[in-house]
Amino acid sequence: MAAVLRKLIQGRLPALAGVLCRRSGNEGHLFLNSSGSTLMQPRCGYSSPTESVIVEMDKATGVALLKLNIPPVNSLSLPLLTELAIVLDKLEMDKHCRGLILTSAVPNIFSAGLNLFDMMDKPNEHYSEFWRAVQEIWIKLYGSSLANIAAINGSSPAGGCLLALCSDYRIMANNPHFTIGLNETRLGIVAPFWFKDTLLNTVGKRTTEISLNLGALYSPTEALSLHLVDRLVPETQLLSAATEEMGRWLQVPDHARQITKSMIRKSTLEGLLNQREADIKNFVEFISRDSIQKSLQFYAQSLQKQKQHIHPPSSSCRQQISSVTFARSPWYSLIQRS
Ligand SMILES: CCCCC/C=C\C/C=C\CC/C=C/CC(=O)SCCNC(=O)CCNC(=O)[C@H](O)C(C)(C)COP(=O)(O)OP(=O)(O)OC[C@H]1O[C@@H](n2cnc3c(N)ncnc32)[C@H](O)[C@@H]1OP(=O)(O)O
Repeated sequence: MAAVLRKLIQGRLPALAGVLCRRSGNEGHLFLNSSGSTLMQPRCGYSSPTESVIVEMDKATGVALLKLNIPPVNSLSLPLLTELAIVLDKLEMDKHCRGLILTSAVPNIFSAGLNLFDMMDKPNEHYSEFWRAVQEIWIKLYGSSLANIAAINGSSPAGGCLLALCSDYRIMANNPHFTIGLNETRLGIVAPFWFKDTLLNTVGKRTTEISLNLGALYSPTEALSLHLVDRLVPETQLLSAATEEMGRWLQVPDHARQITKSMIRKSTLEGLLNQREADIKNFVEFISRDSIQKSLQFYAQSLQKQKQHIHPPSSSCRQQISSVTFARSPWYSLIQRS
């Protein structure tokens, strides 16, 4: 397949080859090295030593089921991001692997997004390393050559939503307690341009404007209506639906699907690849500001206080979920104090 890809890209799509060849710095994925050969190598297993990323490989179909497994909320910490990057590289480079289903082993939570504590009260070197790891995961997932389906089996705010947005297709469990969205502004922080672009490519400009400015978190039904997710199914059917959907994606010859995907995503990927260092610098400058640190501290504290003051939402009441979500914003804490 590498040879086919090389031929197609060099022979028929020279412009695309030029773009994809240049500056990946990433093994595998949709990127080629400067000679046009793939960087993929034959691989063996993908066990994650701490089991924080569980991979179940179906050798018959070539589909890997990847479960995030860091209770209580699968927050994306530096060690988890590092481990995930290794696993994704191994899958990408396994010539038998054609598809990836991303889900969570933690009940009711897909991922709580970036680990707040990696962005609080740390030296700039840590922020820099952390942000590089976040970039790396986005580049690997959004630029993956595998067919990639997210089976969203729980809440998925911020960076958790970003993980899902990197997939080719999103199926969410239809549970009104779950929410999904890029809620960064509610924490007093700003979704970087490549989070914004990933959302924009999925739901369009107007929805992106509203969602990002308000830091909106949506119920599964709302997310479906905005095309933030592609399908809802009962929780018990999530994995079978994802597996069935994967079958549809794998009916398409890999090289045709991969080249098509790269044509659609390459300019977005290049947006970051062209300025990774500047983006890291921006992040470090932004996150280390006193005002931003204060916002994050309020937010982290409000999450902990919810436990003491607010009961978990009752079975079918969406309104309550919205108020809990809002109550977790630092601005709400400020209003409460005044
Ligand atoms: C001017 C130029 C601008 C340039 C801009 C440049 C760069 C951009 C700058 C910054 C961008 C940074 C991007 C960040 C993206 C993110 O992902 S931020 C993280 C956002 N995440 C959230 O808001 C989710 C918060 N969590 C929740 O809403 C809930 O926890 C939940 C996921 C819905 C689960 O609820 P549940 O009731 O089941 O659990 P608890 O709330 O009780 O939580 C259990 C436990 O886990 C802790 N926790 C929750 N979330 C996180 C997290 N994200 N990180 C770390 N820890 C988390 C929570 O505190 C509890 O802890 P405990 O009390 O100690 O048990």
